[in-house]
Amino acid sequence: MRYYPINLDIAGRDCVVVGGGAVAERKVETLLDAGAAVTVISPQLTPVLAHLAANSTICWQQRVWQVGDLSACFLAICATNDEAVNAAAAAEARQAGALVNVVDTPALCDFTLPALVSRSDLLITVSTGGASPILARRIREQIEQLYGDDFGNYLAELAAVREQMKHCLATPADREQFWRTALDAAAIELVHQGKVGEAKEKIRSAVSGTWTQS
Ligand SMILES: C[C@@]1(CC(=O)O)c2cc3[nH]c(cc4nc(cc5[nH]c(cc(n2)[C@H]1CCC(=O)O)[C@@](C)(CC(=O)O)[C@@H]5CCC(=O)O)C(CC(=O)O)=C4CCC(=O)O)c(CCC(=O)O)c3CC(=O)O
Ligand SMILES: NC(=O)C1=CN([C@@H]2O[C@H](COP(=O)(O)OP(=O)(O)OC[C@H]3O[C@@H](n4cnc5c(N)ncnc54)[C@H](O)[C@@H]3O)[C@@H](O)[C@H]2O)C=CC1
Repeated sequence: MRYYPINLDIAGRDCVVVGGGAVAERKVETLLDAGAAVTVISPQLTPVLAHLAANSTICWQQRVWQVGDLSACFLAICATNDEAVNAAAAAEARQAGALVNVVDTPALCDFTLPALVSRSDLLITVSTGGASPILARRIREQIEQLYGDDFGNYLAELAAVREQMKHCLATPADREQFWRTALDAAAIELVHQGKVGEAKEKIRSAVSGTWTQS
């Protein structure tokens, strides 16, 4: 395994993207989805980024990167089309202790970005260790077909029931036993078939069975 996967909480953290082209746009959208405070430094922006700047969803510094721009951010993405600028900006950010991604140079990255399938709190990510991003994209497209929005909806129910079971069942071992029995392959198959209501009902009856026993 080339990379160590983690889920980073960047809500409200200062994240800076240098460059405002198509690649920067994709990275900015993911940062915003995760609640980051995003600044883009670039003389030009794509129409989508320009719209985000116009309504203050992102902060835009309309100029080229300058020394000092990345001295205080939590995370930096260097996404210009100029390899030397990306490398210099990355060096500054790393020196300042930020996590760094350089879109044209995997060797300079502290982290790389996976392809994403996001269904509410369900997040499925695909990486190829930088070997073939297009393969990651193709696999993401396949997974999107397999795991639709119903899974996000079902997950919200599971989270609620899980909280309830923390009070209802005394020990971690009891709770583990409950979930291994209640959330079987058949329950997941119901969600695949679009029968979310039935899948939720199955969990609720497992809960009432547990209440009856205790
Ligand atoms: C290392 C990494 C660094 C990083 O960006 O984090 C990186 C690096 C590079 N990408 C390049 C090219 C392309 N990247 C894509 C697409 C995606 N690239 C993404 C991630 C990553 N790309 C990281 C590794 C991920 C992994 O491990 O698999 C995805 C998954 C996530 C995202 O960007 O958010 C997103 C798909 C999202 C989706 O659709 O779900 C496409 C296809 C397309 O755009 O449709 C192409 C063109 C086809 C091709 O070249 O394969 C080039 C060469 C540039 C050149 O030739 O000039 C480099 C530089 C190099 O490899 O040296
Ligand atoms: N990691 C990935 O997912 C991918 C990476 N790439 C690489 O990403 C890079 C960017 O690609 P695109 O967005 O398509 O390029 P682009 O040409 O559309 O955009 C480049 C952006 O950088 C800005 N820029 C240029 N010099 C700058 C400077 N000194 N300071 C601040 N901003 C500056 C430009 O104004 C423009 O907004 C390319 O090097 C490409 O090889 C390409 C495809 C995917």
